Amino acid sequence: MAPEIVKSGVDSVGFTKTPLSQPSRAFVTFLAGNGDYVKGVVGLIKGLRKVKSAYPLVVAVLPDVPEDHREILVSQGCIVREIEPIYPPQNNTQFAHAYYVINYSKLRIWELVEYEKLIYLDGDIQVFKNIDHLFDLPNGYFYAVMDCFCEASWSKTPQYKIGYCQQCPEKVQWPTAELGPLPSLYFNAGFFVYEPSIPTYHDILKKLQETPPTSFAEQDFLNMYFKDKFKPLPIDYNLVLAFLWRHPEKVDLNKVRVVHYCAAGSKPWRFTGKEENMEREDIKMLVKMWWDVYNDTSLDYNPAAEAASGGGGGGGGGGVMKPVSFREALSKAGVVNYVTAPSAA
Ligand SMILES: O=c1ccn([C@@H]2O[C@H](COP(=O)(O)OP(=O)(O)O)[C@@H](O)[C@H]2O)c(=O)[nH]1
Ligand SMILES: OC[C@H]1O[C@H](O[C@@H]2[C@@H](O)[C@H](O)[C@@H](O)[C@H](O)[C@@H]2O)[C@H](O)[C@@H](O)[C@H]1O
Ligand SMILES: [Mn+2]
Repeated sequence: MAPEIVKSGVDSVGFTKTPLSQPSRAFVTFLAGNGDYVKGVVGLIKGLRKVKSAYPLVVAVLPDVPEDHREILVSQGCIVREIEPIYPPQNNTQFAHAYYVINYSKLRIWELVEYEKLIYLDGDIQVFKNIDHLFDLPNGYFYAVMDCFCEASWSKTPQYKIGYCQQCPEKVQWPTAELGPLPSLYFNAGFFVYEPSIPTYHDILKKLQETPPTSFAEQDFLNMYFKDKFKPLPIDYNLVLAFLWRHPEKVDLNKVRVVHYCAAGSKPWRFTGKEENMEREDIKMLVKMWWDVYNDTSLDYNPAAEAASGGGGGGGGGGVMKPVSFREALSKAGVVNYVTAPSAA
């Protein structure tokens, strides 16, 4: 059965400034190493500011992130929090990319309980339309966007070997006799809406040590862990770039809110245009859009301006805003067929 996806046609969520205190909410990303991903995070905070998000950006940094990179992030209004690395149990797994082993450290974000609700975004993501309304989705679920299995990075997986992708399940019949039951819906772990919790955090750490690592590292683990709570969001909330050539019929770039630069060669800050598909006009346009935000000095953090405007605007915001709730916003937008996706059993 095709997954019922949480419908959203909201172009912008009405805001009314009220003196009421708001549940503490924030965006959070993850930064490791002394390389160039820090540029991704600077682009992200400036993008959130450009779409006038009302919530700050927390950056969970590993100890190997140098002081000068941390200072850049603070100067851009980020909240920098150091986390300790997390390593999976020892075994000779071949990850799809060797560096994926550091991505398990992302799991520390379940410890950020000073916030009631968080949206996690990879550092190679850009937000081009406001997504604050996602914070109003019903609690108790794990919201993310379904991934695609068609890229070569999946070549070690059974689904890739038989040409199966959950985005087009009718294309190849899943061979239950040979491979067992159809796999549960699978999300991309570069973007998700979640609620931090210490009991969940401790249970994640415990279960992680009992789970043999697999190709997609913490993404595979999170899919296993949240299998029964995962509710799919439209791909507008996390456009994995490979969809442009793997599932173009599912992409309407006018509606896309969040772009995930995860295709090989697509990281804007190191873009050469030489890798496969990087010569595409839509890719070059999306990379230019990322650079336009990154280079826009009017989007640099300006504490005085933020204080004068009552906060908001991402990164150091935290202004007192009462967003219209997601359901209200949907009905305001005339989206009547709002259905909650069935839990991905
Ligand atoms: O050297 C690195 C590699 C990864 N990351 C962080 O880990 C996330 C996941 O890695 P990546 O986005 O490269 O994976 P992909 O989505 O491309 O598979 C990145 O977005 C960054 O937030 C990082 O900070 N430094
Ligand atoms: O550590 C595993 C990573 O797995 C995911 O990336 C994949 C996935 O998107 C595949 O579908 C693509 O084919 C591939 O290129 C891309 O790297 C997450 O984006 C990332 O945050 C992280 O969890
Ligand atoms: Mn990514």
